[in-house]
Amino acid sequence: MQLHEFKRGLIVSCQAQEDEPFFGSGYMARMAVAAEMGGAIGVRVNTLPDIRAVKAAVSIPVIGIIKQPYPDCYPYITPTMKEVRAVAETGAEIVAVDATKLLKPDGKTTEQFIHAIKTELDILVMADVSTVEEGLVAWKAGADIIASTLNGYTSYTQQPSDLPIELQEPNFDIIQALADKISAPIVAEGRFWDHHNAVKAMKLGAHAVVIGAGITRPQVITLKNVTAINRYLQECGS
Ligand SMILES: CC(=O)N[C@H](C=O)[C@@H](O)[C@H](O)[C@H](O)COP(=O)(O)O
Repeated sequence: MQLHEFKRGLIVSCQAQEDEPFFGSGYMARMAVAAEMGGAIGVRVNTLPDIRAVKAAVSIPVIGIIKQPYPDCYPYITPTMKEVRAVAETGAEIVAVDATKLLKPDGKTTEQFIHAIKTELDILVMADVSTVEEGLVAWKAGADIIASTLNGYTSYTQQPSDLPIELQEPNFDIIQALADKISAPIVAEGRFWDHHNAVKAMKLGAHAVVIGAGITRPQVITLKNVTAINRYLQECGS
């Protein structure tokens, strides 16, 4: 896939961890089929079995990731060449990688990491960043697409809140700043919930928007609704 084929629109993140009720490649493949039926321009998928199952089930582009924790190291989204090569072998059109300023588990900087991918492999690279500065570094290093995925998740971008992070608002400022400074496609990702905040992000310059929990994590959708309803009940003393 060439970068000019990367359409504008909605990307659905189809991910479930082992402790979630919809964990399993079969479930994620069905989520991806539903996303394609609904008109999504791509899906984002974690783990090799899930990426393979989704690739077999849909024809829209797949953004593959491997969440791989390493001891004493923050970067966990496709953080080394080992995971990148494994994603590339599945035929995923795009690989998303950690592009924070933090050193990767093998000691590489983001620049070295992106150079290594673009030198060795013919795959589009989506740089998952948490700040505008990280976006600029990743873009200059050759990343094809810049995504706000990790904003609010690195220690230096976390915001104090009484809500769990998945229920917090997205950060629209970083979308606008990335779009103003970078001419690569910007993907708004992280706590975008529905078409209201997705369209707002696109008006600010996002090329595409990823919605994950808001579509594919029913327990989080339930929690969000329950939280709002319980807050109302508390306010009216019921
Ligand atoms: C921070 C991190 O690890 N984000 C992950 C990245 O792949 C996923 O857990 C998110 O679900 C995804 O980014 C979509 O975001 P949301 O589910 O908020 O729409």
